[in-house]
Amino acid sequence: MEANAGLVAGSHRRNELVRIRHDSDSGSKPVDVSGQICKICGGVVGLTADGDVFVACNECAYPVCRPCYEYERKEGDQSCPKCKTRHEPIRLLTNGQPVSGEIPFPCATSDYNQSVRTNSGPLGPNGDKHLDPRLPVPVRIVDPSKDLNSYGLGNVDWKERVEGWKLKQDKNMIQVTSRYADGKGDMEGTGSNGEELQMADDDARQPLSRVVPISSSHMTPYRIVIILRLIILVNRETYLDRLALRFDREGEPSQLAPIDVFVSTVDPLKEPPLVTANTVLSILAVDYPVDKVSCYVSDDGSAMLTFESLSETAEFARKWVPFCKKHNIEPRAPEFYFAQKIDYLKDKIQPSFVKERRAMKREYEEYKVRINALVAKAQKMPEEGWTMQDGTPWPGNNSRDHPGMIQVFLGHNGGLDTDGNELPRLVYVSREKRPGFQHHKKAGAMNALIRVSAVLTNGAYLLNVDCDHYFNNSKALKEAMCFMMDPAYGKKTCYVQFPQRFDGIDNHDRYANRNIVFFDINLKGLDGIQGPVYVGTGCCFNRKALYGALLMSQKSLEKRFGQSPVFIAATFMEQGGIPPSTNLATLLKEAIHVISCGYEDKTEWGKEIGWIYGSVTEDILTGFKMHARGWISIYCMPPRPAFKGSAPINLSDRLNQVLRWALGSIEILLSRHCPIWYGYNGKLRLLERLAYINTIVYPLTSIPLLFYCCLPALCLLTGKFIIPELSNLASMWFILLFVSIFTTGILELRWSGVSIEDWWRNEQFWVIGGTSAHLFAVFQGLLKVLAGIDTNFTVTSKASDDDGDFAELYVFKWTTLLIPPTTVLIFNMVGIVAGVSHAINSGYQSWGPLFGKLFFAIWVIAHLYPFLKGLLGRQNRTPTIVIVWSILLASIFSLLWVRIDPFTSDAAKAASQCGVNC
Ligand SMILES: O=c1ccn([C@@H]2O[C@H](COP(=O)(O)OP(=O)(O)O[C@H]3O[C@H](CO)[C@@H](O)[C@H](O)[C@H]3O)[C@@H](O)[C@H]2O)c(=O)[nH]1
Ligand SMILES: [Mn+2]
Ligand SMILES: [Zn+2]
Ligand SMILES: [Zn+2]
Repeated sequence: MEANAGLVAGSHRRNELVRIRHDSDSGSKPVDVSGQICKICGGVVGLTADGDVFVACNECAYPVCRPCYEYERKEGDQSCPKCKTRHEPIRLLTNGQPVSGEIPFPCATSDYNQSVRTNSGPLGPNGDKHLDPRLPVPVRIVDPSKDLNSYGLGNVDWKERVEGWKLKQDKNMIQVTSRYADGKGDMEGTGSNGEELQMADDDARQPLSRVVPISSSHMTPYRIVIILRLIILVNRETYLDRLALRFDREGEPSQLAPIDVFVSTVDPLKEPPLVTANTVLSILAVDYPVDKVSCYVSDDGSAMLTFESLSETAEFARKWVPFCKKHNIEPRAPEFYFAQKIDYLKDKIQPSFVKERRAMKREYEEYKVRINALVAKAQKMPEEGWTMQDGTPWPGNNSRDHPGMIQVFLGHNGGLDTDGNELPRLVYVSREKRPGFQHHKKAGAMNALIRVSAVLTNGAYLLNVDCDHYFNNSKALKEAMCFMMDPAYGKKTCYVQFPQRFDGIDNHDRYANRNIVFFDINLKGLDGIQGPVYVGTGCCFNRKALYGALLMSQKSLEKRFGQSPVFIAATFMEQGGIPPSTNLATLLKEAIHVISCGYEDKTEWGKEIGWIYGSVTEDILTGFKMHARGWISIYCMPPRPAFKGSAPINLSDRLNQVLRWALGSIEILLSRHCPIWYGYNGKLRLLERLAYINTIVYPLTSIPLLFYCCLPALCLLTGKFIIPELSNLASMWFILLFVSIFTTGILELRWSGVSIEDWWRNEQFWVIGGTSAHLFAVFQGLLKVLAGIDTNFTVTSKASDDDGDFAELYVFKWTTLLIPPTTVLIFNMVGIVAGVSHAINSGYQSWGPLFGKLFFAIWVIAHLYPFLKGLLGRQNRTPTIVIVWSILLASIFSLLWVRIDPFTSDAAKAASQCGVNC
């Protein structure tokens, strides 16, 4: 620094323009402003490199921290949030020294000093501030447009500098894109490393994410319309650059926390190995230090196919991962990456990349051929069961009776990638299964993985995905760490949930598979209370939150966690990780022990800790348990969706999925963990509880819904009306109710950004699910409680082939779930026909009331329309719905024809009319 003194001063020169000295060495009482809170993000305003309080606005000294100030200046509305003075654009000086956050607008007003005084201590005799002897030049506030001497700063040197600065500013208009350019400029120009570090230190105190409020013009009317939904709605924004600056600096060992990623799979026929493989590849290629990521694949089907394809995948990852990282591609699941179209003209693509991409694509095709060969081979099990490549029988031949199996691929001692770099560890786990032992479906599998991973790698955080949910955004782990490693959020956050997004859904999303309303309205809204519910996939957990409270004696530790000293020791590792010297073979032995089927006996697994048992929607239950302990959760929606999965797109599969969810809710409703009566210790927020109650009682609404759907038809058939007589007052109330529901809906759509079509699909599917799956769930749930009949977890099939014409949408499978909605549909159609024919027969005056009744019947049919389409299938692409409507209309017209039959005499007509009506 000394050697370059001149340049150091040069860099200080910039600082002087903004520095407001926080004078602790003055005689009178200093005001401590070091802890000043930023009015934008709520973080500490912090100091400049020289230890002064950072001031963003010279006009009003409104407290804003540097990151917020820079954000506002670069991407925000470029003015002071309080006095609206415009911030100067970001420019570079001629000598390459960037002018960034440290120079706000070079202006000052006379009342400025006053506002400064309150902030930063007393001023000197001339109204000038006390000077800090440690500084090379005194501190002052300068308006270059005014005579400098009028500020009592008769310093020629100063004046020159300002003039010079002005000149340079006019000449140079190079935009600085990031604040790191600033730091580097300093390093090259002045070598002032100390200053740079200090700036980095400042950043270390900044939050890693911020809440982005929704504009009040969108929110206020919404809140007014519906008091119950008075929720503090929020958006969030993460700062990956700050995360990197704090924990992952270039050239230093990364300080990011280790994370274990879990993938669950059970049935390789419904969940094709290629789908799982793509998920695994996207995890192995994730943008995170390789030694801090481990991928665990749980195979609940103990399928050799899954094992062998994972082995192939590990091999392919050695080529795939370096390719992804070198070219920084997205997404890093090859199937989806290669399905993307590249615009070679537009996307400034280098020829070398084009070549490598093509070569990689070929490699992937070859890999796919190998996987498909494995799948073909696995179609029919030989009589003696499967045999592994080394000739020994596959231990998992009986998926209900087999030992625990673990295989470690890649990682520290495994193969390197083709560039010679290490790869994340990949572990195959199939927990032990024996007859007579409850295995608790997915929740059981997840708990086994918690223990295996604690023994082998012990990541401080866990992230779990379904086998079909690949990382669509390679920075997803870092996004999660922006909350988990945040000084403010980290300690109280149990998980960060990402929204579920889907591929391969038909354009109109006929069966509301995207669940947009749930993800973009419900979960987003909950983020403003105590956090979103856990939805089972795409969720990053704080490992500690899964362990419950930790302060207890050794004996009770064993009672809680089971008899594994290695596992118990691991629970004490605050930052995760395992002692470096431990021998893998010993650990593997312990890992086999913790996945044995009797391990959880008389422990708290599934009752108090880990994934909670007792419901096929283990996710809701698990999240609820954490919220009831007072943890908060976070909803993170990065602009590029973090995860993407597949959804069942044919009607029957979709209904079965909804049935499972509804059944899971009923199971919770009738269990000890029911949010209506569980957890009154004051830690679960009231509105959060309300939301949980809503997520578990909804299947019950199917009963009134069914009645409501039948009423219009009933009215039409009997000639009676729902409302006895439409008095003016009654219709007023009715219209008011309708309008208020409608307004809430519209306002909700405004803040959530959900489209009308998505909303309408959701409404339709609510009725379809309500009259089928929800109804069945209520009865099955009661059966479970009363007769002890266990529920099973029917996995949805994940399509692997990309035919693209949505053939899957039209697949028709018979299920009893189809009966009630079909009945309701036919009932209403018959009602319409009967009603119209009745009106035809009863003359002019009966048409008025008829329209009222018809409206309700058509309203029901409109809701069930996608269901009807699903029932009718594709049938050679003829819009079959037209046929149905033609039949309907045909019958109406034929009745009409009968009525005005020109051949019947007037007398006969009168007689028949009388006959109908009397
Ligand atoms: O005994 C079992 C049953 C299922 N699974 C896994 O559970 C996941 C979810 O199954 P899926 O058929 O895809 O169900 P979805 O309805 O699509 O899943 C949603 O709903 C489930 C709760 O019903 C959650 O567990 C899921 O995470 C969530 O994505 C899959 O990875 C399965 O392999 C197991 O590991 N073991
Ligand atoms: Mn799924
Ligand atoms: Zn201001
Ligand atoms: Zn701030």
